[in-house]
Amino acid sequence: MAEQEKEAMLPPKESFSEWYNDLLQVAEIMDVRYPVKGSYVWYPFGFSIRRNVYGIIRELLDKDHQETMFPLLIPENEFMKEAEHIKGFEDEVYWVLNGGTTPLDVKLALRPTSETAIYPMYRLWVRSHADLPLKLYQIVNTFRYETKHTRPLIRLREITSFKEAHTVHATWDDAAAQVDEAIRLYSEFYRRLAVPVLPSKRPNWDKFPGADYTIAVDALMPDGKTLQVGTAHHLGDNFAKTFDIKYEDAEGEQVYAHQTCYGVSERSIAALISIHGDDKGLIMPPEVAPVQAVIIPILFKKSEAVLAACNDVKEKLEAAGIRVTIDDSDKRPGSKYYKWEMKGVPLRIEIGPRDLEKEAAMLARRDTGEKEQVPLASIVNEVIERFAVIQFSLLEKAKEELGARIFECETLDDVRENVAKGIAHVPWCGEEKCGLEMDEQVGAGILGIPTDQDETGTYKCPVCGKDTSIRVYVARTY
Ligand SMILES: Nc1ncnc2c1ncn2[C@@H]1O[C@H](COS(=O)(=O)NC(=O)[C@@H](N)CS)[C@@H](O)[C@H]1O
Ligand SMILES: [Zn+2]
Repeated sequence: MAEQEKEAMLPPKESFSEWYNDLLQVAEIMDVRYPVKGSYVWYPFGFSIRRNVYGIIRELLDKDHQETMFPLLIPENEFMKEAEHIKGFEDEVYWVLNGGTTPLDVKLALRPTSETAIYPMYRLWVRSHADLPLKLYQIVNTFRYETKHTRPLIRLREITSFKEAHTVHATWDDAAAQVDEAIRLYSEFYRRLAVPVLPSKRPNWDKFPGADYTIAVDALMPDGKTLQVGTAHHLGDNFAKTFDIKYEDAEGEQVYAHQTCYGVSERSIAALISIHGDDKGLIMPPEVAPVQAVIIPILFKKSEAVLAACNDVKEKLEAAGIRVTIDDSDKRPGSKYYKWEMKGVPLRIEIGPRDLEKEAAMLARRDTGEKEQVPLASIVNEVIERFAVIQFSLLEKAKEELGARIFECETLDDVRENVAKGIAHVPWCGEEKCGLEMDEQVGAGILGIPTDQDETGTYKCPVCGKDTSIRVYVARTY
């Protein structure tokens, strides 16, 4: 028996925090040992997940946005222009004060987000209504001196995968329509990751600094806390007035533009890892899996026939555009299964002498563990069909879990009891004092008003008792 491979045991998923931290290391997603707090290193395997995930967001955005890149460094005079924006970021922004041994005459901010880098250029680019709508995005690193507990992929000081879109429109309504389009696009992006999200309008005290309003999409993590995995902001003409972004309308008048911005980060990857994984490790949705299928040769005698069959299957799958590998290492089968299950490979293909006799292969699904023998002759279609089945069942399972952890609540006691498990859906009169009082009393905040809210019912605010037709999501959050 080969010496027992030292296999790092993963804690059970219900010890979610330890499971999550260990999994990032064991599955080689991120190395958290980098000597700057809140900065982490992508392992190549993790980086290939990022490449596949961001390939989807690019595919969706490129339909009617253009990708570009703005400088990282923002001069203090530009950064300090929009009062609310500064107030919201002044505790988080990193400053560069020297170039070599030379003190800089103008301090430079490391972009926490890029409004104040981009909008001075938009002022030069936007001249006429014919230039609108302008829809650009960039995928860059941004820097926020987060004082809350930093966590890889979830709360970073260097956000390595910050996709920020910044759009310019002729009217407030056009910008409002773009915010809705951004949320639709994010919902589709997360559907492709098999991650169900809840869109809701953030309460005023929680909107983006300098915005008229914010709509966010939240995912529910296994520990019952929600993670804000995307936000879209209506900026009104606030930034246009601050940065003098005007266009000449059809009547030759100079008009301030209206803007939006919307962003996602590597939290998208944190959500897909957390929601789909199990005690054995990652479960990757086939569309973003770095390795979609792993072929395990079961080698006894006649091994050259088995290896030849494995290579033939690999070539056929690769020809169909599938990301496939053969594990022909001299490890024993059990430790091969362990390794590739840990990496969340959606399908395992076992081929041994007995399979060859039947000109078949054994397919094992990572998500359900189900095994099925299929003819080698139709292996490509069998594999592709199973990818679609796995993708669908991962999303359905996640939707069920989410639905089962949204609780209809009428009183603060109901909310207090249920936010320990998930999301409370509870009446709110809309007054800030009641919202903040609720947060105080139940240890969980108002996420927002669901965008699909039908404000037809009559309920009682659990704090002040006033009649209201609004119900909001309340949850503990990351
Ligand atoms: N410290 C952080 N680490 C990881 N992701 C973060 C962090 N801070 C924010 N995010 C993610 O980035 C998204 C956009 O950030 S934001 O502040 O809400 N919005 C903006 O910065 C706007 N300029 C739109 S890009 C958030 O919805 C959240 O998913
Ligand atoms: Zn109230």
